[in-house]
Amino acid sequence: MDKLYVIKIGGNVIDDDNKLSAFLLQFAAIKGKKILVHGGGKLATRLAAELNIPQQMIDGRRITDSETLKVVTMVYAGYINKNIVAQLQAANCNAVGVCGADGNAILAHKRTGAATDYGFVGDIDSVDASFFQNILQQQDCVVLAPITHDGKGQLLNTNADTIAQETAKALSSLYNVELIYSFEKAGVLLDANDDATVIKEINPTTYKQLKEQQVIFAGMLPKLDNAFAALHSGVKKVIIGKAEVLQQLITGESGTSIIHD
Ligand SMILES: Nc1ncnc2c1ncn2[C@@H]1O[C@H](COP(=O)(O)OP(=O)(O)O)[C@@H](O)[C@H]1O
Ligand SMILES: CC(=O)N[C@@H](CCC(=O)OP(=O)(O)O)C(=O)O
Repeated sequence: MDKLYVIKIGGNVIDDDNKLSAFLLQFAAIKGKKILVHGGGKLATRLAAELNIPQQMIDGRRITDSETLKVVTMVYAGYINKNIVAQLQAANCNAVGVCGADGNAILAHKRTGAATDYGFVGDIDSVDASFFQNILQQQDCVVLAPITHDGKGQLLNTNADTIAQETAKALSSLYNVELIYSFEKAGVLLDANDDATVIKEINPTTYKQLKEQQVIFAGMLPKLDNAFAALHSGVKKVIIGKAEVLQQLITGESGTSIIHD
């Protein structure tokens, strides 16, 4: 089986033009097949504020009313996706930008039954692995925005870490998949504010302990839940680390490895 990198880029990196450009140059240089998953929550929040559309996040998920859905679709599947594609083209990486509605790539359903009404937030039902395989046979890479659809004409907003996990999982029947969560910190840290405290490896047992000690909190909790879900469903390698040193995450010199017990 060929190797496939599924790489998620964090919101704080996307929001910094210089960091994004530096990251994309490293990403473009990776040999072989690759999928870049992005969000862009920070820009969506800023634009919504300028448009006087109040925003609310609960457990890291954006409450997505119909006006917010328009904003996130324009920001993620529009500007951010196409800006990344254009920069990759400039770096000689022939990328194709899509969201989950394109080619029926990712089917989801509107989240129901939760105590909170999340609005137009999509929980994923299926990822069409052959859609991605077909593109990757022709092009170097796919850039994937976190907008899905329900097959009945409704767009839905889905967390980008979850999109990366589900896409990595679906493609692991066709490729040896390595999933990398890259963001602004050096990995999962013992002190969330100190890049010198990277935890080299986390397994389900140490994860539970670190959670209890509140060493891991906020956005890192769903990221690690996604990381373990991927590892337990066929993804070969899962790494969390700093976007600025993407090359070192690939070689294993940097970042946190997510491993089995
Ligand atoms: N132990 C930890 N190590 C690193 N980051 C942590 C830790 N615990 C909590 N965090 C927080 O998790 C955040 C990353 O989650 P999130 O903001 O959702 O990621 P992304 O940038 O990919 O969207 C970090 O910015 C940090 O504030
Ligand atoms: C449902 C939901 O919360 N969707 C996310 C999608 C973007 C995302 O995940 O972006 P980051 O990776 O930058 O956080 C949101 O709108 O914020």
